[in-house]
Amino acid sequence: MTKTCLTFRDLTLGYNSHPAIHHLDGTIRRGSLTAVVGANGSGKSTLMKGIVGVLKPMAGTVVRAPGVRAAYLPQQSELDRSFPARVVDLVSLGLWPRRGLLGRYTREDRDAVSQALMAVGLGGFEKRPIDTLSGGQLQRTLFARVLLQDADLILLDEPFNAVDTKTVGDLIALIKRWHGEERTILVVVHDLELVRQNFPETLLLARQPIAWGETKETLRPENLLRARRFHEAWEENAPWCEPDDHKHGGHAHDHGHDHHHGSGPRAA
Ligand SMILES: Nc1ncnc2c1ncn2[C@@H]1O[C@H](COP(=O)(O)OP(=O)(O)OP(=O)(O)O)[C@@H](O)[C@H]1O
Repeated sequence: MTKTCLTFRDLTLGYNSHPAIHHLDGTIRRGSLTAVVGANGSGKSTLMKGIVGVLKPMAGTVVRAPGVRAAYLPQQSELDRSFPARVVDLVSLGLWPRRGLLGRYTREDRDAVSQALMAVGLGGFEKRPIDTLSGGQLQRTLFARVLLQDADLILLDEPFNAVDTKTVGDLIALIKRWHGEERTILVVVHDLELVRQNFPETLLLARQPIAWGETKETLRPENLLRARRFHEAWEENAPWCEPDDHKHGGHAHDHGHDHHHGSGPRAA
């Protein structure tokens, strides 16, 4: 079995012909636990969407190893909470890869949902309408759905936003459990202290990879400073820069090596 879960090759992702993240080269190892960090608008959510396939690359590729099944938890702000659903309905969606959307749920499935809810500290919440949940309870519910999906690759976009310390601790414990099961996990995180304490590897983005590898190395002050400079220098409506970039030659990314090249932002 290949040791690589994901491969990025000169990946550019964006919207309406404007790149939001560009020139990502590198690999994500199977069984790795990686934090994705960067300023607001640095391309973290865009990368998650590109990996899961809801956003098609403008250029380059993102390749999943054969047979890798992904579970994706978008930012809470992207969820429509007004949808009239109960906790059990939301969590059961995690079973659809196995049951199909219209499949009937068995007694076993219902037990699995209850167990997943217990595992996230929401035992007995099955019938609660989702619009009555607190932010932390909703996040726990979504983690229960991920649990049921039993995916090889887990993508979590800002799962710790607006949740209290106890919930953060519980969710981190679940992530560590998944890591122990050798699933591959990428998590968008804003709290760098949380990253330092819990994530072995980090990808630092500022519309392009600034540093990527062991967390301690990646989060060195000089990398954080460079990320800030790159981010501030980015021209929001920059055109797609591939032709210009190719004039400047390759941009292979090696894990653990700082990497950048300044064809997108106005200054570096
Ligand atoms: N649907 C969209 N249409 C057009 N532009 C978008 C869209 N989604 C994101 N963008 C732009 O792409 C850039 C990267 O956004 P993205 O959401 O990936 O950043 P982020 O790092 O996840 O930010 P945050 O920390 O604020 O969530 C931003 O300039 C954003 O305005």
